[in-house]
Amino acid sequence: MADDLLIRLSDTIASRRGTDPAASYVARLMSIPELPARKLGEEAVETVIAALAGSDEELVAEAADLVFHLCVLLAARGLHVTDVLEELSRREGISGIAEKAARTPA
Ligand SMILES: N=c1c2ncn([C@@H]3O[C@H](COP(=O)(O)OP(=O)(O)OP(=O)(O)O)[C@@H](O)[C@H]3O)c2ncn1[C@@H]1O[C@H](COP(=O)(O)O)[C@@H](O)[C@H]1O
Repeated sequence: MADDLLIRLSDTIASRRGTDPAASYVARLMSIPELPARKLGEEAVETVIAALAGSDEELVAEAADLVFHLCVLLAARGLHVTDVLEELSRREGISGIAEKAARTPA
């Protein structure tokens, strides 16, 4: 299942914390405090470019990079993708339009 894969990936990422940056790309990203956020920003831009001008294959590849780097950013803060999944679960079934209307004064 896709959810299981994301959880496994996030577990692997968390396990890389404090390990040898020469042996792990994730450890290298987490060894420099601002790097996960910088990389996520780069991947977001590359995803937008692929969405506007790339093939479906390029968009899927960039989106995968984006999700991976988001998981790394969360792990660098001691968070896990399950924290995000729980928040999405809390929102399940609540329309964005209804939610916005509820917090916007008429
Ligand atoms: N899913 C991924 C994954 N997706 C993308 N990437 C890497 O993310 C990088 C993407 O960066 P760019 O597109 O900017 O390419 P780049 O020019 O090579 O990167 P930079 O030199 O600019 O940093 C590439 O090096 C990819 O290999 C990933 N690296 C690791 N994983 C997973 O993370 C696990 C742990 O990885 P390690 O910590 O390296 O063992 C792996 O087993 C995989 O499951």
